[in-house]
Amino acid sequence: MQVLRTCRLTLGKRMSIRRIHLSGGVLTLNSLSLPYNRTQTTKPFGSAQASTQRRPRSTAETTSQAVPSDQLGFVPDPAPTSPLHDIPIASTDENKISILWSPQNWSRFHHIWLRDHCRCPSCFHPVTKQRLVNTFQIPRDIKPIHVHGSTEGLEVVWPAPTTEHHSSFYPWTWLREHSYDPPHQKDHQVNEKVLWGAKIAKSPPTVTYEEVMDSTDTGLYKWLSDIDRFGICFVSGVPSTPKATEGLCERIGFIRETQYGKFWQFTAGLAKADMAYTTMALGAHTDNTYFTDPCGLQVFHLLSHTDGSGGATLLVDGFYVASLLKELHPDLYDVLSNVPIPAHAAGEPTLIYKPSPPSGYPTLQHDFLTRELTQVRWNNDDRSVMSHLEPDLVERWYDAIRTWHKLLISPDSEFWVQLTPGTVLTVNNHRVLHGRSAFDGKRHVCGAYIGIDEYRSKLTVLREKFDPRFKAPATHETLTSDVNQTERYGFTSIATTSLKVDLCLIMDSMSKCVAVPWIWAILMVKDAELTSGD
Ligand SMILES: C[N+](C)(C)CCCC[C@H](N)C(=O)O
Ligand SMILES: O=C(O)CCC(=O)C(=O)O
Repeated sequence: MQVLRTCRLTLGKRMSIRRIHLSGGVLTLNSLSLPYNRTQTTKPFGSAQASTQRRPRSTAETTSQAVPSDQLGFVPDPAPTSPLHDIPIASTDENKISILWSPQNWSRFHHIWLRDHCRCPSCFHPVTKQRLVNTFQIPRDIKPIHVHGSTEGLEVVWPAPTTEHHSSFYPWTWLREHSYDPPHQKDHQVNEKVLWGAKIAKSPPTVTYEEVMDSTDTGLYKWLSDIDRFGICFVSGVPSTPKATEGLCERIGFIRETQYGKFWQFTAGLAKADMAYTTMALGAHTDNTYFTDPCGLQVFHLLSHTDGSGGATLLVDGFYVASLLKELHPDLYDVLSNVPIPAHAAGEPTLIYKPSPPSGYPTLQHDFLTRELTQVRWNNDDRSVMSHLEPDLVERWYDAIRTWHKLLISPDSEFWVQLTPGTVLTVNNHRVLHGRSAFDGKRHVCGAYIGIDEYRSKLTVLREKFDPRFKAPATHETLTSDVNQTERYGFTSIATTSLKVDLCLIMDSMSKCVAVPWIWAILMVKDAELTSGD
């Protein structure tokens, strides 16, 4: 059995370890005598009181000679007043590596998960960012032969039966970001959503065309961040031409072509068989409910409106209204979150659009894991026949949509704005519903759809460029090239004020421990007494 343990114990003065018990290559620390200022130390990390987090079971706890938990474990720095600034402690057991971020903060990663997620250039293509490692050739019970924490991250060396050992390197930031046990708690909300009602009319989010078109991309980032935060954003000062509007759209990404064309212009007259191409009022809705993947952003630019009036634009924050429904009628919120709604676009004789699956999607869609609301899908005009409803659910479903509709048309929810030439409106079609009042005269609007993925991709790239909190993790190369190899493999300095014990033991079965030249174990502990394994 190969066990390797790297851990850092910060021991106070005059502290000594009476016995280090190596059994079958398993290192357990027990009977720690702590004459050092016990009151200052928090309970030994192993004890239940010390940690609210599920503590990883060390090998000792999983082996037959389990050691009483109050004697086992890592004694954290005396009453740490702030998160550990030191290198996190890594320890490995049968099938996981545990990382101690701070006395109450662990992450655990399965060996097979870590090997599969190696980001070295031979496992993860440095240009295409695609996996090269053959996931299915990784032994299910793979175990590391070396685990070492450096200032930048965790180094793991894996056995490779046919070639020399394989070294993987995981930046601490990467491990923290991708912790799944426990799931990573983002210490910064990505761009808090600001839910709004009619009052947003006082100061709707707006950027200028000049800002957005500036090659530094700072204005583009502001525009996309505002869309992410509010679900809408206006761009002022845009030349009132289709060409300028199309150029603006393409600052985000490629335009999504649909049955309405690529960059579209529309007026009344049914050029396309859809009510948008009429003078009729349109209630608050999201577009493309008949698509499996409704467009992400919708861009509108009123180029002109002559010989007539009306045609005001309606905007409603679907996330805001959903929060009201959830608060006031949680049962009806659940109905809208679970009942799929079929939809169609079938005006054109040669087209019949329906989503896949044909039963459609619920009005309110959520992240499968976090249960966070992620999309509102609502267009009662484009809704198909509800032929899949459970009979005893029919009336509750109508109760749900009637209540939803009532909240949508509440004056508190509706933001009405008269678009004018030169001001472009961008709407997140997965969150904000739009509509318009009836109009007469000649009304000429242009715009485009942009896919949600194109929008989110551009936002992510800009966020990593401009927001240090979202800096792309250093790649394997930058870290391996920058990091002093000896520091990676050497020991961190030993503080003079307290005895720091850096235990980095590469253990094979005891019989072979000394046989393998590169296996070494350095204990810098006063009065340490090693007893051979059983
Ligand atoms: C935007 N543009 C005018 C091109 C098309 C409008 C189509 C609207 C359609 N009823 C839907 O809800 O998706
Ligand atoms: O004409 C408008 O202002 C909006 C039309 C509309 O709702 C749409 O195109 O989806």
